[in-house]
Amino acid sequence: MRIDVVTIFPEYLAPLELSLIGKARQDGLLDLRVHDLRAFTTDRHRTVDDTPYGGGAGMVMKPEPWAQALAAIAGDRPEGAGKPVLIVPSPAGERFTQALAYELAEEKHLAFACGRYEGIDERVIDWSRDHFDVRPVSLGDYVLNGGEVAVLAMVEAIGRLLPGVVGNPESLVEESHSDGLLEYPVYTKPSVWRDREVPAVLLSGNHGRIAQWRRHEQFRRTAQRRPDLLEGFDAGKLPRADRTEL
Ligand SMILES: N#Cc1c(-c2ccc3ccn(Cc4ccc(CN5CCCCC5)cc4)c3c2)n[nH]c1N
Repeated sequence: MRIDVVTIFPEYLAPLELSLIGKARQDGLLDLRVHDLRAFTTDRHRTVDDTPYGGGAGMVMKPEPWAQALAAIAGDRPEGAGKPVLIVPSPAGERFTQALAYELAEEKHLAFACGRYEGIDERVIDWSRDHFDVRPVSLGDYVLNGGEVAVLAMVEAIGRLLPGVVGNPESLVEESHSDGLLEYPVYTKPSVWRDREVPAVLLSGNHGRIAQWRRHEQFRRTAQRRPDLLEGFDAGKLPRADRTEL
C-alpha cells in the first residue's frame, strides 16, 4: 500500500518511522510519503492561510497550495490506476471505526490531507472529487488542533491490518471491535502479584473453559463500558450462560 500525507507539520508524522509501521516501511510493505504543504506555495512567505469569508475567528487554509499538492499526488500514479482515496480528517467527518480501518486496508493508495487553523477551504474538497474518492473522517467527538493526530491513529490502525505487518495475524482476530465486542482482560506471570491472583480458569489448561470465560468477559465488559455496542446485537448468538448477564 502507498500512503501520502500532506501537512504543514511533517515532523508530526515522525512516529510513523517507529515500531511496526516503521518496520513495514523498511520491509516495503508500506510506501509512506509525507509532503510539506508549504513546498506547494509560491509566495516568499510560503503562506498557507488567510482570513475567513463571512468573518469569524481564526484563519482558513488557502485552496491553491492544496490543489497543487493533491494534483502532484494524483498525477504520480501508474497509468490506468483507479482514483486514490483522499481521507480528510475533520470533526465533521464520518466516524473512524475498526470496520472503516478494514475497508481502507483493502485500498492500494490512500492520501491524507491534514488541515490546521479552522480547516481547509471547502472548494478543495469539491475540486478533489475529480481526482480522488474523498472521505471526510473524524477520529472522535472532540476537537483537536489539526488532522495530524488523527492521521497517526488511522495510519497505525490501517497499517497493522496489512498482510505481514503484525507478526502473528492471530492477534488481529481477538481484539476489541473485531467481533463487535470489547476485548477480554489479559494476564501474565507472576500468577500472584501483590496479593492479586490470576483467574484460576486461565491456569486450568482447559481451553474450552478458557474460551468460554474469555467470551463471557467480553460481554460483561461491553455491557458495563460500551452498552451502545450491544444495541441490535443478536443475543440469540450468545452461549446460554451469557444471556443472563445482559
Ligand atoms: N479527524 C479529526 C478531528 C479534528 C480535526 C481535524 C482536522 C482539523 C483541521 C483543523 N482543525 C481544528 C479545528 C477544527 C474545527 C474547528 C471548529 N470551527 C468552527 C467554525 C467553523 C470552522 C470550524 C476549530 C478548529 C481540525 C480538527 N478534531 N477532532 C477530530 N476528531
